Amino acid sequence: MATKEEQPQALENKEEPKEDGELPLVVVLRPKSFNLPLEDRLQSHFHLLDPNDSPDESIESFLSRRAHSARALLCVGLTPLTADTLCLLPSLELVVGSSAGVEHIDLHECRRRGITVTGASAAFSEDAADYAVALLIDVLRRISAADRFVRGRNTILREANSTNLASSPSPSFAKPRPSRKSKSAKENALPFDLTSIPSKSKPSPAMAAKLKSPLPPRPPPSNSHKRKLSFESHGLDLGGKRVGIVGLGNIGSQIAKRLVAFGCSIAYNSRKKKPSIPFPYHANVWDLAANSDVLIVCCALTEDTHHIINKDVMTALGKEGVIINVGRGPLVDEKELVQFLVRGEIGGAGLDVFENEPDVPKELFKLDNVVLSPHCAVVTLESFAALQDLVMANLKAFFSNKPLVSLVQNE
Ligand SMILES: O=CC(=O)O
Repeated sequence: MATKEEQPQALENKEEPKEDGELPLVVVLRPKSFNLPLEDRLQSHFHLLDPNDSPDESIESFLSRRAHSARALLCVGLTPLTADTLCLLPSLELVVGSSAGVEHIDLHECRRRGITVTGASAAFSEDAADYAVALLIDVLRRISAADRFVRGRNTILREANSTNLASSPSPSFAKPRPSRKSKSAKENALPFDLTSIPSKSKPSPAMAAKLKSPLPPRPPPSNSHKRKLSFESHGLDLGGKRVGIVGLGNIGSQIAKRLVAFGCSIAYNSRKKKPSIPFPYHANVWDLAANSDVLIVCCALTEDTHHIINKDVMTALGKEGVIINVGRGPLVDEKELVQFLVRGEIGGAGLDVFENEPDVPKELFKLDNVVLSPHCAVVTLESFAALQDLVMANLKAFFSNKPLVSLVQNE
């Protein structure tokens, strides 16, 4: 997700790394289950203080005992960094975040204590933008629904073949089967004459005649069977769509760049109008929605942006409108969104994030105009390599008085 814009900024009066081999202290806060992929790189430049290395001690006791003089902290993933934890770190000057969103870091307390924060949206923005566009195309063109259809149809056909349901209507891709109607009575006759089977109880002449007659036509397939074998792919194209981007930070700007190339027109909403940006600016999201076919949500989650996409915004977006969320779940009023989708009052949604992850409202599972994804818009090998470089670059810059690489604006 886009954070408040990140720009390099010089930090004054920081000390050089120690000449005597004593490495600068860096506190690491990470979930227990999360191994640090760049641990070796970090360890060759910094002395890491990781409470997980003292599993029998509480984090509070570890930090008070060991981290009093630490000036930098690496906050891994979405580990909460609270005012209480910051209290235990009186020398802290820098928090290096490893995620694009920084709502888990108490920014207000950092500001109050004069602690600088860096984020990772610079490392993730291109992949997150690709994913937002992919979700949008998927919703418009129903790619996931088409995939489900093909898999489902193949299952039906396999079952049909194995139970010899040869009279099912042949879907266009399947090898045409000879129609039973076109066969002559002779061809359809049983392959042997039951009347010739020696039997103690020979069938009656009437029964024998019945057994020799052509097979009765099969009943027509039920509607549900038919529905599973035909795909209503009335997709919408992307070119020419009016896309409103909510949050034009690193990720939003990359989304705009991609969608311009697809022939979309772009407008945006953010806290402030950006003088260097040529796209129309809407100071409130309702206006943006009323003038858009698609809303892409990728702003930072703050008190101000919680449920920024509410009932009124969805109504303004309208029946054909599409919402894509690659930011954070609580940016969208999810209960309302579900109602709008179920009642067909909005055109579709592509959601990588949810209000109560990993829970997803079950009403969405049956909607083909909704694409669901498990919060993985930024997850690529390339973006994780870029993240490692960014973390190292910020820490090295800090300890050698150089400008930070991805500063979070914290006003
Ligand atoms: O959601 C992912 C991130 O904030 O990095």
